[in-house]
Amino acid sequence: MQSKHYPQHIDLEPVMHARGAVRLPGSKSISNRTLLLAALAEGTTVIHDLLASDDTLVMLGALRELGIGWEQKNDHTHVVHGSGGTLPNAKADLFMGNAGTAIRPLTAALAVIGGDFTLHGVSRMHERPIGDLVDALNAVGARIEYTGNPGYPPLHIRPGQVAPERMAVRGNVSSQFLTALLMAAPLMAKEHPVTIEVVGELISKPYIEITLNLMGRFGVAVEQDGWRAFTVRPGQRYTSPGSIRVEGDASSASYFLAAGAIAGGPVRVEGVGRDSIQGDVRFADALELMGARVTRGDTWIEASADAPLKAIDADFNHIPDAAMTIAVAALYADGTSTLRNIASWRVKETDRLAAMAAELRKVGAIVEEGADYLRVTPPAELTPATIDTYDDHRMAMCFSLASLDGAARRGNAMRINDPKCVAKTFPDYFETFASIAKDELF
Ligand SMILES: O=C(O)C1=C[C@@H](OP(=O)(O)O)[C@@H](O)[C@H](O)C1
Ligand SMILES: C=C(OP(=O)(O)O)C(=O)O
Repeated sequence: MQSKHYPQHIDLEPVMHARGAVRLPGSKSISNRTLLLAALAEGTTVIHDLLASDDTLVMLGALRELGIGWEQKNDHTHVVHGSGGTLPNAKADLFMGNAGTAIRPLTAALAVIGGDFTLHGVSRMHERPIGDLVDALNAVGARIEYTGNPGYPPLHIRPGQVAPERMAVRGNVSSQFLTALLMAAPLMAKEHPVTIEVVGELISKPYIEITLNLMGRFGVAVEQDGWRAFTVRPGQRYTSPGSIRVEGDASSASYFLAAGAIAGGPVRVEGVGRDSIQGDVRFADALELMGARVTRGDTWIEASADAPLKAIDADFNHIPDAAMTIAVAALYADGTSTLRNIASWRVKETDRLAAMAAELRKVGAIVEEGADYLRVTPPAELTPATIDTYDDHRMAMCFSLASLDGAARRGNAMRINDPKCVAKTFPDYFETFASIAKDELF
């Protein structure tokens, strides 16, 4: 989907130092939620600093197919004309790429609004589970069918009758299923309240907080009974807040903060700060546990270090995306690190547990890959290697950090294959990384 030109591989020369400041691209999670809420709202919403990447192009393209009007005013401003909870087009064929934040919320909204819709994506999207969401919706009157393998996209949605008082969804495979139902809940709660119950464990909880925060900004309050049940009272409609600014992406911030912690710093990210609504800002807490120095302002975070990082043993269920960055930062720690409770890695852009283990071994780490954990023991010196990226933007971005071992490998580049996958969330990643990777000490 990306139009920028990318080479087949990028050779990252080993560097001694990381230093500088980076303005972050917009948050993927906030961008795609904001686009859908703006489309469902009454009124026009001006969105500042929307992420420009494959995942947001997928959502924008789908809204266009559904007849929602939007324009891009300039590089930083989009305007979405909300349709007040209806859809101009009752029939559409929607390409979802590999954007979980598009297909899951759209599936719920379209099943509730009703119409004749097909949703499909790239081949990996057709291996990413959606069965728990489809089951939850079909149990209350939606008509969603699998046109490929049961439990996975592609999907065909037909008009149904969805007005439940209670519904139940499992939360142990992806939190995006609950997010999807929450965002669709005001469309269901026309006459009576709707309560969504979570069955079993709920993973990735901070993403639910992003959902609730944004629903609130669009005028819908959700009553929360811990993490077990969520109720939306009737008579609430999404209304445009007028304008909204998208924070910088806290998951994208993790690569630069880790660079500052690994290779001296300071590296500052601009666009997220201490009051961010994104759970991934807590990545900086993990870096602090590893011994990095972190400072936080209202709209920025900075990381540096004057000693080698310490190994970490922690539960990373709350920050599954940024935890990948910890796995690579562990290459620079003083002992064995253990990342726990990350089973969801297996059903994302690739099987990230297997991919991460394979590529960390290439640079010389000893890696134990558990069903839901990863244990990483770094080598004394990294081996220059050709890193495969599995069409996973985060594999490409994380492994750029393996070029920061300049002292040990002077002259030997780290090769990153197929760098175009970064277009999913950060098309200019490698140019931005180059701006903080310095080949000198001071
Ligand atoms: O809701 C969201 O914006 C997201 C939720 C997380 O997925 P899971 O809930 O599947 O872990 C995360 O990995 C993904 O990148 C974005
Ligand atoms: C898991 C991810 O994406 P998605 O929103 O497609 O689930 C990710 O960006 O790491």
